[in-house]
Amino acid sequence: MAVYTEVSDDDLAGFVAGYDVGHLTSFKGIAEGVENTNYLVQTDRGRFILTLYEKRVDSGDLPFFLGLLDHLAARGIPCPTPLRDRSGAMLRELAGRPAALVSFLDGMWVRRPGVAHCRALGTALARLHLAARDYEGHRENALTVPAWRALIDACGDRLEEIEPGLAGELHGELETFERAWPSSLPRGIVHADLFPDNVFFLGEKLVGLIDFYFACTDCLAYDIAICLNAWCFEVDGAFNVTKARALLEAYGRIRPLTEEEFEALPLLARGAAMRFLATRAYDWLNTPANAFVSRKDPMEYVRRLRFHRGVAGTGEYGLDR
Ligand SMILES: Nc1ncnc2c1ncn2[C@@H]1O[C@H](COP(=O)(O)OP(=O)(O)O)[C@@H](O)[C@H]1O
Ligand SMILES: N[C@@H](CCOP(=O)(O)O)C(=O)O
Repeated sequence: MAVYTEVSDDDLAGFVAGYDVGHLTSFKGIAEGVENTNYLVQTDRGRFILTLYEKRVDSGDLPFFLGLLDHLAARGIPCPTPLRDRSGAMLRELAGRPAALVSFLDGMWVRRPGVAHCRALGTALARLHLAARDYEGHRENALTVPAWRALIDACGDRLEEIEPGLAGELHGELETFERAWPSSLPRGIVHADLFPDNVFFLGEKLVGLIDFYFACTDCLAYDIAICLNAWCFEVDGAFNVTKARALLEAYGRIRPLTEEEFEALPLLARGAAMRFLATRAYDWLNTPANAFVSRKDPMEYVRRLRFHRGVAGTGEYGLDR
């Protein structure tokens, strides 16, 4: 669960009174999520989400994130809208933490996404990329190749506890990324963590995108690669080419990929696997067994990385050019 910071009834009522949202009637901590503390806040005028930003979020980045949500919501992207308090501020403080109140989104995340969900995701991702084009904020990706190396180095030989031979394999991978990571692909704002638990559906209709707290400026196709990994592998580890094709075709109808982006997909997907296995491996080795946050399996992403290393060409993602 993820309620790191407890808030008293009085403090919360005082905080909510700073907004024009009606009177607080109830609130409760939300168990899901790993990074921040979230409360569901009910007033006599509706539901809202209160987020208290925890230590892994750099407070200097919060204006970028909240400004991005504000920008995207104004352009029809189904993301949370940050509320402004009576003084016009989106970012405030509560219980000693930076805090924001955002709109509540209906819908549920899908445990086993199907082809139609992947298609809807592709459309939404492309719309998100286009809608963010005129956002003036900029944030470097803090979790790209040098950060992967730092995380893997910090794991050191303990990677062998995850799987014998893993340390050597991952150092070889890092050398590949340091040599060949693409630098000239179209760039823009990427979500960078658009996993199924961050996308809400009502049936097959995509109704919400949340958790923009890794968003940054990077290659747009890297965001697609993250989604291929998170949405198009089955529980048994098999790559589902039908889901990949649906995602890529839907994306391409809104923002056609360049030839260079298309050709770079295997390496981008391999790197995207490296990015998530690096944070997962670090957390796996450094989260106490009795911590109340559940650790995510790094091997799931080691297997995805191996898949992408082995693909013969982009045809294996379901699209031939
Ligand atoms: N705007 C929102 N509308 C509805 N539910 C939300 C919203 N934001 C967050 N949630 C709920 O809170 C949970 C955790 O949010 P998330 O942003 O993923 O947290 P974390 O950044 O800690 O991983 C989500 O799974 C969802 O249940
Ligand atoms: N999606 C990441 C972990 C980040 O979790 P989130 O709840 O903030 O989306 C992973 O699967 O490793």
